[in-house]
Amino acid sequence: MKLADLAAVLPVAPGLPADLEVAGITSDSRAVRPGMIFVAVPGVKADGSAFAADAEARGAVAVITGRQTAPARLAVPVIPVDDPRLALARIAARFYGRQPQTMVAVTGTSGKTSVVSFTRQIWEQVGFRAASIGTTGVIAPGRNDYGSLTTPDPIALHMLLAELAAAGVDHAAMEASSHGLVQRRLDGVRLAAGAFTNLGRDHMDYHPTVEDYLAAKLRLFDTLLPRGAPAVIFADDAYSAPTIEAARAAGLAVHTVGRHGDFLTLKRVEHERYRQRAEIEHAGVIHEIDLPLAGDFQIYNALVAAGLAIATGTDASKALKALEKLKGAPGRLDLVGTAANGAPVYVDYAHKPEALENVLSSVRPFTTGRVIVVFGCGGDRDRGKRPIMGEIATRLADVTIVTDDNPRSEVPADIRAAILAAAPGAIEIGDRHEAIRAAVDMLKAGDTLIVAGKGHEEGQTIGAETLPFSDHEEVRKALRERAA
Ligand SMILES: CC(=O)N[C@H]1[C@@H](OP(=O)(O)OP(=O)(O)OC[C@H]2O[C@@H](n3ccc(=O)[nH]c3=O)[C@H](O)[C@@H]2O)O[C@H](CO)[C@@H](O)[C@@H]1O[C@H](C)C(=O)N[C@@H](C)C(=O)N[C@H](CCC(=O)O)C(=O)O
Ligand SMILES: Nc1ncnc2c1ncn2[C@@H]1O[C@H](COP(=O)(O)OP(=O)(O)OP(=O)(O)O)[C@@H](O)[C@H]1O
Ligand SMILES: N[C@H](CCC[C@H](N)C(=O)O)C(=O)O
Ligand SMILES: [Mg+2]
Repeated sequence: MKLADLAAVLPVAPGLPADLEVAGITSDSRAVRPGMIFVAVPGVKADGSAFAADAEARGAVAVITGRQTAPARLAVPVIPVDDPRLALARIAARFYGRQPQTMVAVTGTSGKTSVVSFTRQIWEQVGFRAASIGTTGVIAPGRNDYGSLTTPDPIALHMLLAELAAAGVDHAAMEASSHGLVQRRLDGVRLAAGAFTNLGRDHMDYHPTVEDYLAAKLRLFDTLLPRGAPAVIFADDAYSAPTIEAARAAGLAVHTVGRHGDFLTLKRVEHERYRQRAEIEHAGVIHEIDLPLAGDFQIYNALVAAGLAIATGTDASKALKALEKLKGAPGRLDLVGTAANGAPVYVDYAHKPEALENVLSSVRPFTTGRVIVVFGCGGDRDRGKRPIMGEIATRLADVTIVTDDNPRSEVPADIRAAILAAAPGAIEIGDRHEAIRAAVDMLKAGDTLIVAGKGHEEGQTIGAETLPFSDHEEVRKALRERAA
């Protein structure tokens, strides 16, 4: 592609060689190959412009950088822009070109992975070629890649979208994390609709205040979605009102769902242990739906997903009927097995306060014995959530076992101590394998065990090393050993 073709999305200064051939784009100087453009973006640890000379030495043909941070003399053209991350997203979209025709993005503290998975499943059931992109990876016809970031960086993202479009994928649902929104990772995506699930405490290591965190989430509505596009908003959250207000102010078509929703209204719900029956009203018609998933919150996620499908053109009856065949996203209140006495063991990705609160409250009505929880908090992440989660666990569970969850560079015992400080009576077992085994061993008839925090993850990061570790595997092993 020629620089001129990319220039359409950039305020390129006159005098630049428009017919310059561009072989690729990167924001990491270490990945520059001859012929590529290097985009210097500001980071947490460094500013990319510090690596412009390195990029040039490796064969970059042009450098895009912030106006304030433009590097001193380079032989190759330097293109100063106001917002290098925005420029990166726009030129990546331009460079890779194609995207699935109907793209939707989901934001919120909890439920994003579940909603994008459900939306994909609804679309599949009505006959579209659909994909979901997020924390658990990319799922599309013939494709199931394990994920790393919740919202991929623009280059990886647009490469992926072009591949999906080339493979005939016409519908895709993606997660919009607050990091992704702040870092402009989605700014080149042609979005047909957006959705909001809820807002709780998360990433307080990255966002200075809750207002800042909310503002990041709201970028989806006030900046990214085109005027008139549908915004599907869960109506029963404490932050539904400001989200609705922001979406209205941006001229979006607001579609609310939930008990207070007017697009999809939850009239009644009856919970059973592994399923729930719901009455949902849409356009004056009541639909009775049998949702084959546990957890109060899953009906909310299902409503948001159905709302997205309907708002982007799927027939309402078909979309709601499709909810009856949904499978939960891996590691989200995932029933891994039961002890011989019938006590169920769930793996769940609750690693933030509201999620832990929800998951523990969800199983309580079906637990005649004790609710037992095993969890920890990640290292190098928000420290403030540790005592909050300790308090929630001991308030809502009968037995709390505090263990390790990706201590990363921190001292694991210090993380546990911060949780235990607010968790009187909790048991401390650092080794996660031992903790899961101890919990499985104590299961009596009527008990429920929740192993929280890692969900689908396949590793335990200790220091700089990630060792293979799966809560699913550990639970299965412990159940087998107990039965033997
Ligand atoms: C905290 C965070 O979001 N970091 C992102 C950020 O990296 P950074 O600020 O640390 O970058 P930096 O090290 O300061 O470097 C600045 C720039 O210089 C470049 N560089 C650096 C060194 C060098 O020799 N040459 C060079 O060019 C870097 O590639 C980078 O572009 O900018 C990078 C490039 O855009 C991102 O890839 C990176 O995401 C990292 C990988 C990450 O782990 N992010 C997590 C926290 C994240 O985004 N999580 C969310 C939410 C998860 C959830 O809620 O579930 C997600 O969407 O996954
Ligand atoms: N609508 C919801 N309301 C509250 N809690 C939820 C909701 N949906 C899911 N959860 C809880 O949050 C956990 C994570 O769910 P999910 O992966 O769908 O959310 P997410 O927003 O993608 O989270 P992350 O940002 O961590 O990837 C679940 O395992 C469950 O404990
Ligand atoms: N995307 C989140 C996931 C956290 C999951 C939990 N297992 C942990 O390691 O803290 C993060 O990296 O902060
Ligand atoms: Mg997710």
